[in-house]
Amino acid sequence: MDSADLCSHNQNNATLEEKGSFYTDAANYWSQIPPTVDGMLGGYGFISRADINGSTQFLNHLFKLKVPPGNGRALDCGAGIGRITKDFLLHHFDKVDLVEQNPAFVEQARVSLADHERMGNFFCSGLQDFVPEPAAYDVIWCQWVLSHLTDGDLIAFLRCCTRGLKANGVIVMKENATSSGVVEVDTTDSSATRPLDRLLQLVNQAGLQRVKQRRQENFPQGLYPVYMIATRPIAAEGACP
Ligand SMILES: C[S@@+](CC[C@H](N)C(=O)[O-])C[C@H]1O[C@@H](n2cnc3c(N)ncnc32)[C@H](O)[C@@H]1O
Repeated sequence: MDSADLCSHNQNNATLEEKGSFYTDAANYWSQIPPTVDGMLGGYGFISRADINGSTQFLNHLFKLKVPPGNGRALDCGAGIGRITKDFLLHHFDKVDLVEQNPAFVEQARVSLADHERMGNFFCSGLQDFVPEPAAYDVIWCQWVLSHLTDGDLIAFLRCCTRGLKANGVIVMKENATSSGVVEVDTTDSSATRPLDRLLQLVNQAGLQRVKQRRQENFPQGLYPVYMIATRPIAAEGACP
């Protein structure tokens, strides 16, 4: 499904032009944003602590699963300046890689994470073009970025992530969800926020199943509800180009 299909769910019946413009518009938007925590969080930098606390609680639940993921290596997807890597993932994993499409954010992440021995690779790539190293990761963490992928590219990316998991690994999505029941398009940053059931449908189409879900607490009113969803492959197979 391409971005035009994805956007046909839009409340306002607006359509994005073509898939190419969906990604270049987002890249252009993010290229104007300062490489700061406030920039990453749309002016809501003050929620970062509550966000990290919620993620920490969620990860601790995952480590208590009957079959928990390991704590060897994690991948931070759509990492921005490395806020999550620095304040969260590096506290729990032996090695962390990150992937981010904006070169200026990757550069800022390199600078701010320069002293961290456990920091691994800094990949500069759109997730729609990125293929994680096979069987490499215990946890693949995707936060506030999947609304920038078309449905088709999201499914393909999740399939590639499945191949990137070690045994017992999990893919975690921490994303906004609409309350309206429909996809809501933001033409300013070229994103499309999905309702939770739509995201879960796509997860399922990617061959994944939900193993744990929590709603983020202690965020200010007026923001989209935010859900943390941990998923695992239903079966070992998954086509990845
Ligand atoms: C809202 S910020 C979140 C950054 C980080 N996940 C955090 O929570 O601090 C969204 C990030 O996604 C990146 N992004 C947007 N489209 C992307 C794409 N197609 N592939 C990879 N990253 C993308 C942006 O450059 C930006 O750094």
